[in-house]
Amino acid sequence: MPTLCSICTTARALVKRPKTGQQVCKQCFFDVFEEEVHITITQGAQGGGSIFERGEKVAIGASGGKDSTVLAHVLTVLNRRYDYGLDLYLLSIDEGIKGYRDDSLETVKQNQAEYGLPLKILSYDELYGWTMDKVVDQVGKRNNCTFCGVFRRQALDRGAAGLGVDHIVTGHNADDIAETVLMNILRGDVARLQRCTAVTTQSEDTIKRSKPFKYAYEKEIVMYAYFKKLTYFSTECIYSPEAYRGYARVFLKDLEAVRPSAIVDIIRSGESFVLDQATQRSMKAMRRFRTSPARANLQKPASAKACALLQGLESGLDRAAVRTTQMAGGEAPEGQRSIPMFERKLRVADGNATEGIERAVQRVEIKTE
Ligand SMILES: Nc1ncnc2c1ncn2[C@@H]1O[C@H](COP(=O)(O)OP(=O)(O)OP(=O)(O)O)[C@@H](O)[C@H]1O
Repeated sequence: MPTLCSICTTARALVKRPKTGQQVCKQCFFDVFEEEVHITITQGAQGGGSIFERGEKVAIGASGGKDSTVLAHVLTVLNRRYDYGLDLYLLSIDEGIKGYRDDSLETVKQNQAEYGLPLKILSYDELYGWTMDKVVDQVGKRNNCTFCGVFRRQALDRGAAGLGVDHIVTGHNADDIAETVLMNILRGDVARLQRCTAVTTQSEDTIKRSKPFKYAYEKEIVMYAYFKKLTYFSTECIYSPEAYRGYARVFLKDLEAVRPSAIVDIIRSGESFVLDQATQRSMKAMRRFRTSPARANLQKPASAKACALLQGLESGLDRAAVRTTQMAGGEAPEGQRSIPMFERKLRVADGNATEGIERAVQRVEIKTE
């Protein structure tokens, strides 16, 4: 006697949901997965409303990977089914990584045709004059994610502005968010927990960003893509040595194996984390200090981080300098990772080369959301 779907109780159960352990049929799996994303969208704004406004232009950060491919598919379905009234676009950033991003962008082009969504591709090369291949040649593999992350943030904003878009959505899933919560706790960055678990975030100088897959498990996203036969690119970035996240990921996967609810439980913990009043007061004081006229030059908007890193690259940032900046990380104000010190290390060939870097790293705060 076949096991029946625990939702419709008529069709044969073919899938065990990784998130809940429920045995369900394929159709009910699709329905429940999409419905949960719909709930995140319609209740995810701060205060409880929808993250979208009717008529909004929304760019889907499309990397060609499973998460953003499933996101493009599900948003297209939900936009139609629930008449969100969104104008959807695909926005891809070409980081300039041969043998990786060029291949995944081919997948995005296929998605463009399949979903009938306009696609804009913007490259680091055209924006910054640097590809990640060149950056890695210069700074080595170890720190390259920092450059890539800062550049991508800014590139997505630029691309979105070029499209006249009000809102960017990304495929960050529940596993990504739980990992980030763990990493922030392990670093003592508790001030970040609420922000990193918010569905929607916006700072003064950036376009609104949302994560409709906040509660979608990675395993379910892969299952959804598999059963829907979606086209996606599944290779890991050839330069991604994000060791710290790697440990958090392995730990999370171990926890998930023992107790599947661990992922969502960790997210809930991050959401419920409330700073006590003394900490809030010191954060406020820090904010005032950070925006005082004397500090104004150091408090440039997010785009300045990309500029500062570029300045470093243009000045000939080498591996040794990068290592030094990494080791020099001091106390992080307001829960932010920062690089307040830089031990000067002049290059033999060019006595001025590191000055730009020195200024740059003093100014850069690397948000590790
Ligand atoms: N090159 C890019 N262009 C546009 N959006 C991107 C790009 N890289 C990442 N993103 C966005 O950021 C999200 C998280 O990126 P991350 O690098 O963690 O990849 P991922 O978890 O493997 O996701 P995906 O499976 O979509 O590649 C992606 O789902 C996507 O929405």
